[in-house]
Amino acid sequence: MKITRVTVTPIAFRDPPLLNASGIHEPFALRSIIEVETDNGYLGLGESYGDAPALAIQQQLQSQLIGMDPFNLNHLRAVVKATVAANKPASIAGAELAPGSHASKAVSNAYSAFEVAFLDVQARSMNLPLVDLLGGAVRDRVPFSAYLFFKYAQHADSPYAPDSWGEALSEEQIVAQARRMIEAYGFKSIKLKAGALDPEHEVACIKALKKAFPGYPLRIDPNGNWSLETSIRMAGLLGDDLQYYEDPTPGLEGMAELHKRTGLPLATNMVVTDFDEFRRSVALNSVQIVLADHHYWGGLRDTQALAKMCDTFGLGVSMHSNSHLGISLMAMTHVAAAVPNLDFACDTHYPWQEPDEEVIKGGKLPIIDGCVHLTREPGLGLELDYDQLGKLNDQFLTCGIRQRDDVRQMQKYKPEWRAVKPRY
Ligand SMILES: O=C([O-])[C@@H](O)[C@@H](O)[C@H](O)[C@@H](O)C(=O)[O-]
Ligand SMILES: [Mg+2]
Repeated sequence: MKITRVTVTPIAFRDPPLLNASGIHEPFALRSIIEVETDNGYLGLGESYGDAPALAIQQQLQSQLIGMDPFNLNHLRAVVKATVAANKPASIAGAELAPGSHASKAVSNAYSAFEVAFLDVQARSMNLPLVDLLGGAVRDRVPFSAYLFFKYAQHADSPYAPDSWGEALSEEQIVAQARRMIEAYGFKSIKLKAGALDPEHEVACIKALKKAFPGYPLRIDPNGNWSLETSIRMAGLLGDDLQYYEDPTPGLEGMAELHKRTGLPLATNMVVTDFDEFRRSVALNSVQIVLADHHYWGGLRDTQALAKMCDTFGLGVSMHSNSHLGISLMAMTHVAAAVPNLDFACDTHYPWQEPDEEVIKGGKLPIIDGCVHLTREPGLGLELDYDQLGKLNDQFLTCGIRQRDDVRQMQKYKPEWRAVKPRY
């Protein structure tokens, strides 16, 4: 089997005005959709970052993968490494919350983008679901968590009609957001994206969620926007309300000190983002749970390697998410189904994406009882809807955004806003 066509299509889809530690989401999120076709007619799919530097590498790789054997992943990795080395990708300002788009992750994120598509082709050629190439499913459905955000009712620049979720700034509005999300998707645990408003208010929202949803595991994620002192003070207020405390304070040392002082289980997708940071984190006992993400950990197989390392060192594993569509969700689902020690429901931004903006046939994937279900369809089990792909590619071409920048977007609401870390 030989690869005869590789196509990388950048897309943009509507994203609500969600608040975070850096600022606020722009009106459109960027992704890339990857197609890898073989001489015997198989088509594999992938989804990755659509920010300019990541996209430039992916587009450079398109022609270099022609003629390659989709089973030869070592060859793929070597070609990706050589291409990245020759291109020296620029760092992305303002993209700290999209860790996969850091220049230092260029090899692992470009490799991952194509590895998923190569594995999809491999599995389709054997008429097997992709998970079977990862050692087989240890579960037939993967649990995800309700992912709540503080948000404004509409974007500053109003490029389209406001989303249906409305404003969420108060305790009552956050509880209402959780209720709607849980009713629609059946989630069994709740994560609150924090680091955006006053920490005491964010903790009060956790208390309100605890009261409204007794027994639901709760997490708060300030994305490193709280100082060590603030994180310790908030830990005191939170008591044992949390399942885990996600990235409250910056740095491996800061997280280690926080764990020493509070004993709370700490999770991260910010201080452990590659195997070198993993090693240093183990030495310092910085975190107890690692949130994997195949997009920047180097694909599905390396995510399994990470999970194995977590098992070896007694750490918990779950998964991180940025704004994404169904191909990424299905890739996450296949790998999560093949990780025996997946200890917690994974994150997903998927409910925040609009129902008319999916690139796969059949529209948005269902989340039932909080889970994405695997099927026995070959590969990822997905087909592209080319009309939708064209529509979202047109949107990419006209939206004017080429690199995520939540700081710049917040300056449209608050001109004095600056990137400061930690802010509280
Ligand atoms: O999209 C956001 O605002 C999130 O803050 C995202 O960028 C983070 O990477 C992520 O969701 C997280 O768990 O830190
Ligand atoms: Mg996080």
